[in-house]
Parts: sequence; C-alpha cells; structure tokens
Amino acid sequence: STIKALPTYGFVLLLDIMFWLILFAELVLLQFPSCGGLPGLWTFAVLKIILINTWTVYIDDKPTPVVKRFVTLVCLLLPVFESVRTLVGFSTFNGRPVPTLGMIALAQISSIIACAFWEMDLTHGQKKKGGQNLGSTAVLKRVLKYFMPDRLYLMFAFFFLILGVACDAYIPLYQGRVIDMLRGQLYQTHFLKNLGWLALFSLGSPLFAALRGGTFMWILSRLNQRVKGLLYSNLLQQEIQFFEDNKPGSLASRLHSDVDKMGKTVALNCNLLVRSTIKGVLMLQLMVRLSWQLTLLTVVEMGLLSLIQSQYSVYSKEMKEELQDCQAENNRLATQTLGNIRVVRSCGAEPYEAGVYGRALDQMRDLKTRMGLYSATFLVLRRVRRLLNVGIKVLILVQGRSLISSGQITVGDLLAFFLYQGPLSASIREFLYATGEFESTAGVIAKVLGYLDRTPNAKPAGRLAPEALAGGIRFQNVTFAYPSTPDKPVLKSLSLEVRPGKMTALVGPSGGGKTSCVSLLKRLYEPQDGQILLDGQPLHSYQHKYLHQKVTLVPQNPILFSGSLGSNIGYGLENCTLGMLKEAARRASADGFIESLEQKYDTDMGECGVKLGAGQRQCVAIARALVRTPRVIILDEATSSLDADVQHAVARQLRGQGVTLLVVAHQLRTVEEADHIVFMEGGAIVEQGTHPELMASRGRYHRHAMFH
Ligand SMILES: Nc1ncnc2c1ncn2[C@@H]1O[C@H](COP(=O)(O)OP(=O)(O)OP(=O)(O)O)[C@@H](O)[C@H]1O
Repeated sequence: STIKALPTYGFVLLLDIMFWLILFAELVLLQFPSCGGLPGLWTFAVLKIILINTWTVYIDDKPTPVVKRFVTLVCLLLPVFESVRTLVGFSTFNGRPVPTLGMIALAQISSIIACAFWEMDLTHGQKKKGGQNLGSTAVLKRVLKYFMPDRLYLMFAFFFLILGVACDAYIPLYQGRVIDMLRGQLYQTHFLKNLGWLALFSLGSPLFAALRGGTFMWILSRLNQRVKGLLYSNLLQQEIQFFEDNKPGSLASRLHSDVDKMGKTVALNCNLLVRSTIKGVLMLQLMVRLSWQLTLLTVVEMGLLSLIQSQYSVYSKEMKEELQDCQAENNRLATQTLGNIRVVRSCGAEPYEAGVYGRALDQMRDLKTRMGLYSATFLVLRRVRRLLNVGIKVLILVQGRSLISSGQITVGDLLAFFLYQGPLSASIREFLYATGEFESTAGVIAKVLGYLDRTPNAKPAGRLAPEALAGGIRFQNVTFAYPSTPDKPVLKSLSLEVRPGKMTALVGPSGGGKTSCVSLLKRLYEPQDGQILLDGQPLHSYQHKYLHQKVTLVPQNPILFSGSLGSNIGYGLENCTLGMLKEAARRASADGFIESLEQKYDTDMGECGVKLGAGQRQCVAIARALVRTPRVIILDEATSSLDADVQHAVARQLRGQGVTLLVVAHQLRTVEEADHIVFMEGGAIVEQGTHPELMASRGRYHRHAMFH
C-alpha cells in the first residue's frame, strides 16, 4: 500500500512547493514585506491543508489516513515549529518575510521521515492471539492509552523535556559567540549578555533534565501500578482452562517483569524519540543557519554512519539470540544424554547420540562463521567510514575557511558547528536505538495487551440471588469435553437429579466423570451441550458470589493459604466474625484441635499449614464450606482422611442441617446411608437407586462393592 501511495505523497509535496512558490511570487508582486507573521503562517497552513486534501482525491480515490496525516504534517510542521520558537523567545521569524527555503525543505524532509517511520510500521507485525496482526504502531497507540490518566503530568514532563533540549541545543551556539567575543570579533557590549545566556542554558540543561527524568519516573511508577492492577483483576476473571494453558510462572512473569518492561520501553523510548527528534531538528536548523553547505556535508556523513551502525546492530542482535538458542539446545542435548546414560547404553544408542550432537555442533560452527563474516565486513565498513569522516571533516574545514574569509561566518560559528556534530550524531543514534528497542519489545508488549484485552471464554454470571434456596439440582442432557481434549467427551448426554435436602452419592470407577460433574456444578467449566439447573434456573443466571456461597465444595486435597487459620476458614468472606468461625469449626469437628493450638484461630498457616495432618486440613476445609451457610455442599472425597468416628459425626451434622449433600466417594461404606446413589462409568449413568436396591439388583454397583 505504501508503494501504491507513492504518487500521492509526491503529489502532496509538489502541491506544497507550488503553494510556497505562489506565496513568494505574491509577496514579491504585491511588494508585501512579510506574510503576516505567525497568524499569516497559520492561515496559510490551514488553507493548504484544505486545498491539498481536496485535490489529492483527484490522484487517489480513497487517500489512506496516513496520507491525510502526511498532508497535515507537511503543512503544520513549520507554523508549529515557528510558534514554539517564538514561545521560547528565539524566533527570528518575525523579522523575515517568509521562512527560508532551507526551512521549507527541512519541514518536508522531516515529514517524509516521520511518515515513513509511521507507515512502514518498522515492524514485521506481531501476531496477536487469534491470528490478529498487531503492529508496533498499534501497540504504541494502545499503551499510550494507559498513560492517559496521567496526561497532565505527561504534559509537564514533555514541557521540561522541550526546555531541556532547547537549552542543550543553544549551548554550542553561545559557546561559539563567546569565543568570537574573546577574539574581539563582535561588539564587547554583547559579551556579558551572551555569557549570561550561556550560563542560563548551561544551568537550565541539567535542571530541566532532572525535572523531566523525575516526572517520567513518577508517571512510570503510576502506570505500572495501574496496568498491574488491571491485568491482575482481568487474569482472575479468566476461565479455568486459561490457567491450564498458561502456567502460573509465565503469568507471574507477564504480570511483573513484562509490565515493567512495557512501561519502561514505551516511556523511555518515547522520551528518547521526542528528545532526539526535537534536539536533532533544532540543532540541524541552527547548523543550517550557520552554514547550509557544511550541514549538508555533515548530514551525508552521519546518515551513512547511522545506516551502517543500525544494520550491524540488527544483525548482531539477531545472531546473538540465535547463538544463545543454539548453545542452550546443545547444552540440553548433552545433559539429556549424559544424564540418561543407562538408557543410552542399554539401547546401544551411543553412535546415534554422537551423531545428533555432531549435527548440533555443525550448526553452531556455521553460525559462528556467519557472525565472523559479518563482524569482518562491519570492521571494513567502519574503516571506510573513518576515512569518509576525515575526508568530510577536511571538506568542512576547507568550506569553512572560504566562508570565514568571505565573511559569511565567524571562527566561533565554525567552532559551534563542530560542537554540534557530536550531539547531532548522538541524537540520530538515540533515535535509531529507540525505534529498534521499541520494535524488539513490541512482541512482549503485545502479549501483555493480549492478556489485558482477553475476555473470559465463559458465559457471564447473571443477577439471580434469591433469599430462599431449596438446593435442588438437575443435570439435563449434559455433554462435556475438557477444552484441551474437545474430541473426547467425558460426560455424554448425562441427566441427573439431586433432590433438595437429601444426600446423593456419585460412585464409580476412576475416570468415570464424577469430578467433572462437580467442576461443572461449580462453574469451573461450561458444558458444550445441555444445561444444569439449580432450583429450576440455569447456573449461569445466578450471581457469581451468591452461587459460590450457596453451593460449596470441599475437595479431597484442600489448599490452605498463608495467613491465620481464621482467615483461611473465612476466606473470601467480608464481615466474618469470630463467633461464625467458631460455630463453623464446631460443626466441622475442627474445634477440638483448633482450641489445642497455642494461638487458636490466629495461628499462622504459613508456618503451621504444613504441620496440620490431612484429616485436620479436611476439617478446616469443611468449616470453610459451612461458614458460608450453604444450601448445597459437595464433598469430593472430602472425608477420606478422617477416621471413621469423625466421618460419621461430620456426616450426621451435615445431614441434620437440611442442606443438599452431593458426595463423591470411592469407598462405598461412606455412601451406604445416602438417599440416592448414582453409579457412573465412562461419562454416563449406569445404575441408580438406594444401597439396598442396588445391592439387590446385583449389577455394576454390586460388583464394585465387592472390591471396595
Ligand atoms: N483437566 C482435564 N483436562 C482433560 N481431561 C481431563 C481433565 N480432568 C479430567 N480429565 C479426564 O476426564 C475423564 C473423567 O475424569 P474425572 O476426574 O471426572 O473422573 P472421576 O470419576 O472423578 O475419577 P477419579 O475418581 O479418579 O477422580 C478422565 O478420563 C480424565 O482423564
């Protein structure tokens, strides 16, 4: 699209030149002394935008937004530049009829460079999850959105940045002037004034740099806090499968190091980009004022240098990464083989392993040869560049000498010119570094943005939260496969009724689908077909918090968090009193051992969690479920570690509450008393009834009971 739009860009530049020529001609013909200062320049720019935008339609039916941006940039760059200069008090524009030809050319070249960077996107596009392409410009725009709440502070930061850069840019100019005065070339009356400016700029430069740096750091810390908070709460909303696909370690690294990297890259590189661009343009303009011929020579030399340097940096970075990967792979190969030497030996695979390692070494050798070739070529180019540099310096001196002798510039001007060369090349390097650096981290940033934007792959929770809940559950033709194995349904058109206030048991061999039913009931996954009803309403129509408070799960291996034992029982509940904790612990038969602990409910689980036995942990988990005053309690092998007496005491307690009990068990002894027993195998219900009924029918349940 860029190539296709080239004639349009050319047309825009031609129109711009044509308008300037018309302006020059009119001023000469009508004998106007100026174009009307800044207001005139702005009016002229706005007129140009309207006319050029209207006329580009003749050459391009549908000009892209980039073309429109280009038109705006070409037209507005000069008035903006002159306005800023007038604001900081350095404009000489008011004294001139119109900007010089050099300035107009500079504005056009800057616009071309800026648009080229923007449109080329400088990226190869980063693949977003779902195959969507997210280029680095889009990434940058997205990240800038997160800076928006701090836009006022950002304005301050950029204000300090511009002031600092302006000070930096004017220091060499005044150094040259002061030197001229020392040589008596300029009027001595100006000496103190120029010295004052020099001192002011020299003081302003570090002061504004410090203010700019401090403000940026502060904005950055606020951005990190904001993005991490948003990312963390969005991660917590994701469906369970997401956490199976993305390991906690990688998510934590996204949350911490990648968000830090994102903020740092964008803030520091925007800072560098703006600083180097403004500084570069300001210095170029001052250099053009000193001598456009010398500037042209310098720009040619620096362009070549930057091109060579940036190409080499890109290649060397890519190859270093390739080398690191190659080394890691070789390391892995050697460790794997040497670590499993018994298997290698017993399979007689030594020659095979030696061959594999040999091929990996060949790859490494080829890579190192390529690296050597590149660095040798770069060395030659650097020598050539050094020669070029000396040649151009000699040309500048020769040209400078003739300009001095013709009185066009002073010795101070020539000195100032040389003083500008170093900072200008540093600005170009900074600019290239910033764009390269941003490009290399665009992938990391795109990933963070992908997580920030991710919407959970589950039905959103509803608003139902009835005061009274009977606790009846019905599975209606539920078909379910785990998202990681979509072709392998673990529940096949399952229909099941769990009566309110009764005890229902799910039994059957391992892998039959019992835990999957429980997971669906807790909405950890969504069924692909059919629905699950709670008191006649689909599960997803209940409020998220309400559902998990009324339907509680006690897993076989409960997880206790660090913190006090009390906070573990009341986990996730606001306004949970000690009385409520004690009552829940009593009903879960956990009060006995808790009271024996030195700090009772304040005992720190970080230290003590590991000391609790499996049975005690299960009691804490049952208390955690009971403190929520649930209407449905799911016990997934939840009392397997309790001794028989405690098991019966807990079961009696729970049955006496009138709550619905859904018990998953391997040991049939624990479910003999259940009101209803469902035998599951291969994701379907094979048999159901009471214990005596099922035993009498002598089917699968009976056979299973014989072995358990
Ligand atoms: N997260 C998962 N991803 C993919 N498949 C799973 C997942 N969890 C369980 N499965 C599979 O689903 C099937 C049913 O497992 P489920 O845990 O529901 O059976 P179960 O009857 O509870 O067995 P157990 O008594 O051993 O816990 C099994 O084949 C299992 O391999």
